[in-house]
Amino acid sequence: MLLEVSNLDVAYGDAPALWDATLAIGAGQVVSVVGPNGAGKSTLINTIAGVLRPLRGQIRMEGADVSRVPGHRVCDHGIALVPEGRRLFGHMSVLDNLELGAYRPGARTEAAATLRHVFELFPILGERRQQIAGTMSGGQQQMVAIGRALMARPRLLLMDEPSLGLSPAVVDDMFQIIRTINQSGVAVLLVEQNINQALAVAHHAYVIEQGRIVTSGQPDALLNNPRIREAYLGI
Ligand SMILES: Nc1ncnc2c1ncn2[C@@H]1O[C@H](COP(=O)(O)OP(=O)(O)OP(=O)(O)O)[C@@H](O)[C@H]1O
Repeated sequence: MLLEVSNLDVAYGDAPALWDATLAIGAGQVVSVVGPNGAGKSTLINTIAGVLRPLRGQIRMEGADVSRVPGHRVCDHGIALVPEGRRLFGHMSVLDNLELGAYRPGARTEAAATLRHVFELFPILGERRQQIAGTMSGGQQQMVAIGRALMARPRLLLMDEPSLGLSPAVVDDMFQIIRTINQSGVAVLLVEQNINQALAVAHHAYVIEQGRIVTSGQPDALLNNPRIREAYLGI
């Protein structure tokens, strides 16, 4: 397994947000975690990214325990985060934002080649490399956020609701981009409220409700599960 999360408990002060979360991602897989607003999806992804510390449990990346590694060091283990809401430096250029993603020494030496790869993936970013990031459309800003994470040359990309706030056509493009990134050999952990698209792109999926992983399985099986259909698809 590439990433193994076991028995993770996370709280904000006295308020528990995640209980006993266990999940795994194989190398090169897309794994989706779906669930409603406030279920704990961001908490899970931010804990894996080292932004939050778990109270209990373990996170292993390629066998190494990264459960308590701080956020700025987690990328040394091949993990990069595309945060919810993108968190770009809006007053800086596209290029400056992308280059910030390559601060890790291992990534810096290969930054020029990685930048070419990002511009192949997102030609619009190459054309607009000097544009101030905050003046771009929502979809383009999401591309900058993904490109910045890819500049760290991750083996696992964590994506927190990449479709949030985007129009349906742009959401389709975003999921196509996720497929392309995955085909280039990068595993993806995706947390999403957009269950249809998140399951369509995934090799394996987990459903999270009120801080607990309640079920998991092959995306097709989840889509055919009557309870999931009723709760999430309204059918
Ligand atoms: N900084 C925080 N301080 C206190 N409680 C928080 C904080 N962030 C999240 N929570 C709470 O933790 C729980 C899980 O939130 P989380 O953001 O992980 O859910 P989510 O599934 O990602 O939802 P969303 O789609 O709204 O981001 C919620 O009850 C939320 O109110």
